[in-house]
Amino acid sequence: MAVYTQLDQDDLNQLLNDFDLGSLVNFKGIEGGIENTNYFLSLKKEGVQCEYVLTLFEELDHEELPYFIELCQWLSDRHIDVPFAIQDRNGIGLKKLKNRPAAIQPRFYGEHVGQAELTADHCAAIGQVLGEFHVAAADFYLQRQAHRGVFWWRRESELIVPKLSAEDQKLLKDEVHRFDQLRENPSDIKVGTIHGDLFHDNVLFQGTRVSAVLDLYNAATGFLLFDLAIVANDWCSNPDGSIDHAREHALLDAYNKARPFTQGERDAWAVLSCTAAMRFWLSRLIPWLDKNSAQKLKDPDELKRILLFRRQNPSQLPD
Ligand SMILES: Nc1ncnc2c1ncn2[C@@H]1O[C@H](COP(=O)(O)OP(=O)(O)OP(=O)(O)O)[C@@H](O)[C@H]1O
Ligand SMILES: N[C@@H](CCO)C(=O)O
Repeated sequence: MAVYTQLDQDDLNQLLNDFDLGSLVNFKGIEGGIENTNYFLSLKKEGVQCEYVLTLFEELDHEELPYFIELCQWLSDRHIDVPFAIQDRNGIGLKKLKNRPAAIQPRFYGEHVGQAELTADHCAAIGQVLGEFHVAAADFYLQRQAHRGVFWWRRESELIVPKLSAEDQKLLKDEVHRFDQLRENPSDIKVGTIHGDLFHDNVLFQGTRVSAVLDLYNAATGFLLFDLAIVANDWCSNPDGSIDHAREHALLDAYNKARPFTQGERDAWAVLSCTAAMRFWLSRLIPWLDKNSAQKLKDPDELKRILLFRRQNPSQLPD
């Protein structure tokens, strides 16, 4: 269930009054998301119909949102295909509707590709786009601490301990510790603006071309390589947690061409690919083990299997 806030025609017309986008033809709630309410809007202006997406932010509040609004505009200006808030007649993109922050964005076309259908070509395409994303955002002028970053997992890994087996406790603590050690001596691991949640369900494809990178609301300042590790774990893994070498090689090689790896990054890859698996194992475990959580559940074991595989079979970044 993704439509947390129900909207009617009057709500939408009231919002659209501030814009020069035309008049409402129809609208439809988008199912499938977790964090936000999204609607497709069809508007007609001077006889031409155009499609948009209206997002109502259900978790982020008004104060947190300018970072994301500015980032999406920044990336879009640099030809990265991300949704951005269209400005109203007064130059305001971040609006308010039904007491929630809201934004109207262009609608992108393309298909979600299921995990089982992902090929080396899809992985190469996203590797290139992520490299370009990191380069385009290199001098972005705002910074943000990830809300599910190092301070979050240090805290949450302690809080969840009583609910875990001794073996899982050890695994979790060990990964938290390995990342802390890396952080103490980061060498030349590049820090910049990361997407933070670039799972395959946040990307649209036309054929094997990336047509849009969506859902930037986990973006933050962090190790660029951590972002790539999130992608590698999700896009290049098999159901048993093993990593498909051909897909991972295609991903890493294409990324390296867009933004060449540093030596420090080569040394850090084995640890960071585990850190990324640990981060999502933990964020899935929390609602999974909480009887009262209403959040749609994603299987934590998927990420645990990847983590265990990564620990046994560290991969290397290509030259
Ligand atoms: N600008 C857009 N163009 C086309 N489709 C879009 C656009 N924005 C969102 N969508 C569609 O709506 C879905 C949900 O959007 P989004 O991922 O931003 O929501 P969410 O609630 O944050 O979801 P989740 O947390 O599960 O990733 C997307 O997977 C995509 O199918
Ligand atoms: N992409 C996340 C959920 C949304 O942050 C996951 O698969 O666990």
